[in-house]
Amino acid sequence: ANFRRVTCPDGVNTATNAACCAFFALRDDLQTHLFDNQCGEDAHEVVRLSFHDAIAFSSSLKAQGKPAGGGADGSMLVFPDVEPNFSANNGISDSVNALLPFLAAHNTITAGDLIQFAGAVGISNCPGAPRLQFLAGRPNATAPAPDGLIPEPQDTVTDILARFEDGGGFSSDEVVALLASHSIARADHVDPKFKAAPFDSTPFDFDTQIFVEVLLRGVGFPGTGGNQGEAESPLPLTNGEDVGELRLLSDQTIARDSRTACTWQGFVNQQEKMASAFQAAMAKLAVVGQDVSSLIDCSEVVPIPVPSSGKPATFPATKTIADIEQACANAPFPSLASDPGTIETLIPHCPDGSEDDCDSS
Ligand code: HEM
Ligand SMILES: [Ca+2]
Ligand SMILES: [Mn+2]
Repeated sequence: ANFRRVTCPDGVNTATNAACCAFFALRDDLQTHLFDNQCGEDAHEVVRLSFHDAIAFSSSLKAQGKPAGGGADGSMLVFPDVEPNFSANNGISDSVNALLPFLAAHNTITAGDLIQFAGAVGISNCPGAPRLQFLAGRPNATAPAPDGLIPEPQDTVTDILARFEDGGGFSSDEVVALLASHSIARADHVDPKFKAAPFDSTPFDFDTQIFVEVLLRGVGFPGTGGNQGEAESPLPLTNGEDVGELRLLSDQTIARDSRTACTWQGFVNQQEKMASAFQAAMAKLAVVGQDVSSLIDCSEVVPIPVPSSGKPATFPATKTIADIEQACANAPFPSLASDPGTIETLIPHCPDGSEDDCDSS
């Protein structure tokens, strides 16, 4: 092994491989000019983009010699007028348009590398997130992916698990681990009347609240019912920009299905277990469709994530174990405290806890 580090052309950074050098400037540019060093809207949307670019690959279509998508190949950025217009990608053009100037400014970096690297940098701003692996060297996409490869919240659990298996050989446990991403997520398009409807009460923390709150009995919608792919949530209270919790139908069904319920419950209040399972599944997702043997490990350029607050998982104010819809047949729901208060708490719209007009969609 060669342990010598190369000095990068920037004269400041050193790297294990010269191929990693270009990512230092990209990292700093993204942190300063896109993410603002925060786990805010732009970080969330780029993490979603890293999923939608990567999962758009089908081993079964490939075996039939049909267009199969290239996985984590940057096709979203190379063909920005194709995949982003598929209905399952509704809203993804925000992150595509946010990243295109970085692709132009850092033109030695490929589109596929940019998307996966930006996801890893963005999520590092979320307290409690793991440091994601980043491998560099994805060739540029040569064709857009076909439509129909992105899972949708109205899909059955059987169809969702099959799509992940066909997309990247993901197990049902890995699918549940990947859904930890919904701990830092808000929907802009599920209820057309709301922007940034959060999936858990802590959308700026990568914590296990999503695994608690999706198991609480739904009591209402932040807006009105009847939206495709939405289920009733336990915390629908909305006040202006502070939109109530929105539950995806797929999160609800996966949390309760016998194939996935115990893995789901097993992440409740298990921050380290959840973060390391997510880290491992994301390493797999980031190279779907790619030849891993030709990629170079540049994980050292990914920032060390902001540490978790250390706050244990809780039942939100007004909720207790009595509100849990127990679905795992072989283990009791963990014992958690309830947050104090006799009224339902609003979920803040901005990472700093304010209701001010931070970038919201
Ligand atoms: C069962 C599979 C999944 C389904 C059906 C699903 C569906 C959705 C939907 C409908 C939204 C809301 C989009 C909007 O209206 O703005 C969303 C948001 C999001 N998803 Fe997923 N998702 C799945 C898996 C994943 C995975 C595997 C990841 C990443 C590893 C991910 C990351 C995100 C993020 C970060 C957001 C929030 C984006 C934002 O705040 O703007 N999702 N997802
Ligand atoms: Ca959260
Ligand atoms: Mn959004």
